[in-house]
Amino acid sequence: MSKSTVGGDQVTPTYLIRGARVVGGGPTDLLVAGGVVTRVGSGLDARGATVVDADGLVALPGLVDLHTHLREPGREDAETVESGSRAAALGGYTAVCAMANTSPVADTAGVVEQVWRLGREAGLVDVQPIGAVTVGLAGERLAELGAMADSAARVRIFSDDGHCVADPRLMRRALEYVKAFDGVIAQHAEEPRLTEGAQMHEGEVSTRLGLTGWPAVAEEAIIARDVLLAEHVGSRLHVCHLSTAGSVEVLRHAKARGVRVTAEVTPHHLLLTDEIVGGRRELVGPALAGPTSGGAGTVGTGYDPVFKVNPPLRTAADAAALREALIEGIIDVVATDHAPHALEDKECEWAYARPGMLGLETALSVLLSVLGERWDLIAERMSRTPARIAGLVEHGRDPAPGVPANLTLVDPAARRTVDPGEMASRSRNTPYAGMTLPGRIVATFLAGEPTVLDGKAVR
Ligand SMILES: NC(=O)N[C@@H](CC(=O)O)C(=O)O
Ligand SMILES: [Zn+2]
Ligand SMILES: [Zn+2]
Repeated sequence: MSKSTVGGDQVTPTYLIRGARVVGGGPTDLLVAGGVVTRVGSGLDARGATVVDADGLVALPGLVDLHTHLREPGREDAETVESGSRAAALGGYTAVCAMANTSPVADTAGVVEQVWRLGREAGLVDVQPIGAVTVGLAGERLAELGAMADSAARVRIFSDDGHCVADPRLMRRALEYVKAFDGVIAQHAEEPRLTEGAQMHEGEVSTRLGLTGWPAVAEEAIIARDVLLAEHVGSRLHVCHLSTAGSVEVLRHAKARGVRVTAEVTPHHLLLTDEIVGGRRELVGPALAGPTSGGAGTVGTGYDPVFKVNPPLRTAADAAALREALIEGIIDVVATDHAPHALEDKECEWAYARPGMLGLETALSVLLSVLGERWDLIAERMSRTPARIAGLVEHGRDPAPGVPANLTLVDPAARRTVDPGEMASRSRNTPYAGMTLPGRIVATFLAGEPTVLDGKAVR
């Protein structure tokens, strides 16, 4: 990150965060200088420091997203590294892992280095590129995994996300290959033969609406296969956007066997269900404070493509199982799968709309509405564990002297009504438009400097 300069000299700004509640403790002051937390304690001397009043706020380690689509290069009309980074900072994130399904695909050292450099230039979050597993995401030949790992971007996570690495032999070779540098394969688990023409979750609602179903077994079959492959070759597997109760059971079994597998769930799969596709804006999370526009339980017109996503929104029973698994630790992390899409790709007939929804600017609020104020759990699932999986050693650490100052300050008492027009993302496809959600990100610090203050992006 660039530092402000005075008279040509590098000056490191000093901040005193006053009265923040740290996870597992009471209100305290945090002194930040030289990019790190230098002191933690009450009544710290503010001399020379810019004071940030954090009375009533909770200080979390900066959030880390293992699954973000930034769309650059190729679809800069939908999102850029910079706009997505700003959305991330506003959502309390200090690091995001950028998925490889760009155009060109991030399947070479050149492209991952480009994304990494753009992230550094934007300077709003640490952007860690994910490399593709196969050339062009075509599922035929392994991409140059070693060259991406050795590049300036130091890629450790590889994924064909958007597509499943369906060929078991390729999947096995990819898992074997990344062992050399402790890499991990992040699988988009979708057996393609079982989801041809699929439009939404296969179940009662799809039958009622007459839409082709995406069965839970298409996800579960791939996860079952992949945990066995990972066990066989002793490699690390990460499962993207887990969405069914059956997947939780497969994962539980694999973890009991000691397989090196981790899994993520998205905020939308925790909160929303397939009923919303039919127009029932029914929220499955604990009752939200305040009415939701559209009103929980009311019936709208349905078929709103903003709710089209891959994997699809599932049943209330699936969402409940996902929430329990997240609390229990069978699911390791929350990842947004922030998937911006341009208006023309979303405001069209359901069948033609692209799947995917925004997530970065609402994730923490959705988690607060799902879990309540369980700050240690939130820090674990949204910061510490994702940082560990991605190998981002400067992130996911609770504030203590000497720790890099990657922090976010949350106002738990605030309520916000989500307005797509106010988002920093270049796209507008949030599924929470008009809903009132708890919590607000007041400030985010990246390497000791604010990227967000008073709830507004600093740059
Ligand atoms: N989640 C989605 O529905 N879409 C993602 C791809 C993906 O995560 O599979 C996208 O890139 O738009
Ligand atoms: Zn995916
Ligand atoms: Zn994705």
